[in-house]
Amino acid sequence: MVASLAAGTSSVNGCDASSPILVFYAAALSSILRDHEAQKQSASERERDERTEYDYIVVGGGAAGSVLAARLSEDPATKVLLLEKGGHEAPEARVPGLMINNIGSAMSELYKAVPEPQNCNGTGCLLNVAAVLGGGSTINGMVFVRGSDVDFDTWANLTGDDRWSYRNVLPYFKKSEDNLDFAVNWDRRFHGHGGPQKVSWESYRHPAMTPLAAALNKLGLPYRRDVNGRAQLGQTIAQSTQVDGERWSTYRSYLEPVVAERSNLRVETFAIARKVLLEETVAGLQAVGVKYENAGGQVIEVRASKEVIVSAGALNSPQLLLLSGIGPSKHLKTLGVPVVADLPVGEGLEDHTGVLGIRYKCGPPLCAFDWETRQEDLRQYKSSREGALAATNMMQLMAFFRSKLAKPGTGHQPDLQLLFFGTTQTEEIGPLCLAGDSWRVNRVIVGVSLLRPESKGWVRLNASDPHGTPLVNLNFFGDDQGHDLATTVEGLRVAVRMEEPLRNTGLTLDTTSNPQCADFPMGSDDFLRCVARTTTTTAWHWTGTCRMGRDDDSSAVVDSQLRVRGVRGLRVADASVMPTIPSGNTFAATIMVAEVAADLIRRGE
Ligand SMILES: Cc1cc2nc3c(=O)[nH]c(=O)nc-3n(C[C@H](O)[C@H](O)[C@H](O)COP(=O)(O)OP(=O)(O)OC[C@H]3O[C@@H](n4cnc5c(N)ncnc54)[C@H](O)[C@@H]3O)c2cc1C
Repeated sequence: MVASLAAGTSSVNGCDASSPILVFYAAALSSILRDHEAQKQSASERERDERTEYDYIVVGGGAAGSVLAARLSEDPATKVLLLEKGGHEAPEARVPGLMINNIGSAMSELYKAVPEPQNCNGTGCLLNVAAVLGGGSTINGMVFVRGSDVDFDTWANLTGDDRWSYRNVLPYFKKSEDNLDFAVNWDRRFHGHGGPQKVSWESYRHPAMTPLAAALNKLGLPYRRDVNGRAQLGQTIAQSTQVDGERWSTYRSYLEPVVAERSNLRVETFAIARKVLLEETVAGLQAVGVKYENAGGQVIEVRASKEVIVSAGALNSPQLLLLSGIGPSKHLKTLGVPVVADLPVGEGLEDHTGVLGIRYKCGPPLCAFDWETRQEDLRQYKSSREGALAATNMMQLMAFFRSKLAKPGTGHQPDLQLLFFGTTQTEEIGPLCLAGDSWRVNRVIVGVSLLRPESKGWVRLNASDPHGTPLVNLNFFGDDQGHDLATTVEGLRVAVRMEEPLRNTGLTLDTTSNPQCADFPMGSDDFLRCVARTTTTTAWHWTGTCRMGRDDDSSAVVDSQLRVRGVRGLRVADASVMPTIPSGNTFAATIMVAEVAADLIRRGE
């Protein structure tokens, strides 16, 4: 949900990444993060070691791909190649308070979804797609929420494979985790300590979080310390994939510590996979390698003696399969791509429909955004990695609850999430261009994320440029019954109801903030529907485009062991295989999927 926020902010200000103030911050922070540059160089050395045949080729070094490359190369006898479209993270990506600046940076690509009248103000949602080692985990909001146990039991039902039940995926969540907060990690039934992925609470709490949390409490959403433990409903301060004020992407957590010392692992950056190489063998169709374009523009073919694993994310994994002739035959034929396997690749896209809903004004002392305060933030972060720059604003605060429309029989699975985003309305603070300095703000947006959407979209090749940005139809609020819009309106109603308990706290409802909806009485159903339709945003939680399922499930692309149906030696392992979207932010579940996949592959299953 954050990128549209950033886009909205900068359009108000006319500020861009070359703003002198942003350049100043970036330079100051880069100088204190020089150690990371040294590590980067040693990683690059590894990249010079070139072969043309490997046991495994992993396409995409994102959240899942970094985990897979690290786990598969643990065996020194196994040769692994990781191909990543982007490069290494920028040093400032590690600074939580600069998270918004990742969006629109060289670490991501901007896609525009197909415009639809019922969402995103009719203009097509903007999607920032990671293109960097660590993928989404390098640029995301770092919120670490696994989802509900009901989600994974549903996966087991849908796939007919109990390995995806909550009971059986929990050990993989724990295996991946290095949970550093004793108040949570003491409970070893739910948490791991010593795994690669660092997780802890941000050290800084934005002052506005205190009245917001009290208001949620008064509205019947009590505090829950650990939403990744026994139960999820309630408000929480979520843990984050950072420690001591620095982000830990999956690349940094899993791969960076080992890449220099493993001669059996090669990480090639700025390498764009164009096609999975397939051959007809006596045993059937077999993936034998990958054709890719390297940083110099050369087209290279590499062979995989065992498997090709596609981990290019839920928008690009389907693109690569489609380019390889694996997909719906009707779609491929219209593009003139020879069909090798007729599968519903790209269908069933799910995301948490986001709405950047109701705004509250936030003045001093809760929200200070003057130049001196910012300078002090910078000094503090440089000296101790603490203070406002050590936090993603107030994004750790959130609430999970069930609406009146929640599906019966789904127990304690939430269908709505409330989130809080700070933003800056700069006409109030003068000509100084402060956009993008997202850790100091004067507005709080109470946003809604629809956790159990009925509407599904799709990803397809763009006929005019199949290798370019794929076509993405999010289909937000596109379900026939209107369930998604009605549920979202329920969430927005809670955001409006917060006005009463927030009175006299320094947070006041900004009645001017949704001018497109000014024809409707503030807070009415018509007003809230209008807010939902005009401030819609992706939550960046794309899943389900290569979903797993039973052998007789015509919507499944991969089986429950993540093997592409009808093609030997080819798996998909990333967020795209999820058969339904988890009821929480999707990164933790993606790591779990990659851990399960690595085990399956290593056991030869
Ligand atoms: C802005 C943003 C904010 C988010 N905030 C949160 C959050 O706070 N908490 C949370 O839980 N989740 C969050 N998410 C979602 C989370 O990051 C994703 O669910 C997760 O990263 C998905 O992992 P993946 O491995 O499927 O894909 P990715 O992490 O996107 O990795 C795919 C990788 O494949 C590479 N690639 C693509 N095509 C090719 C190709 N042809 N050849 C080679 N490489 C290729 C890409 O460069 C990328 O590195 C956010 C995502 C974004 C983008």
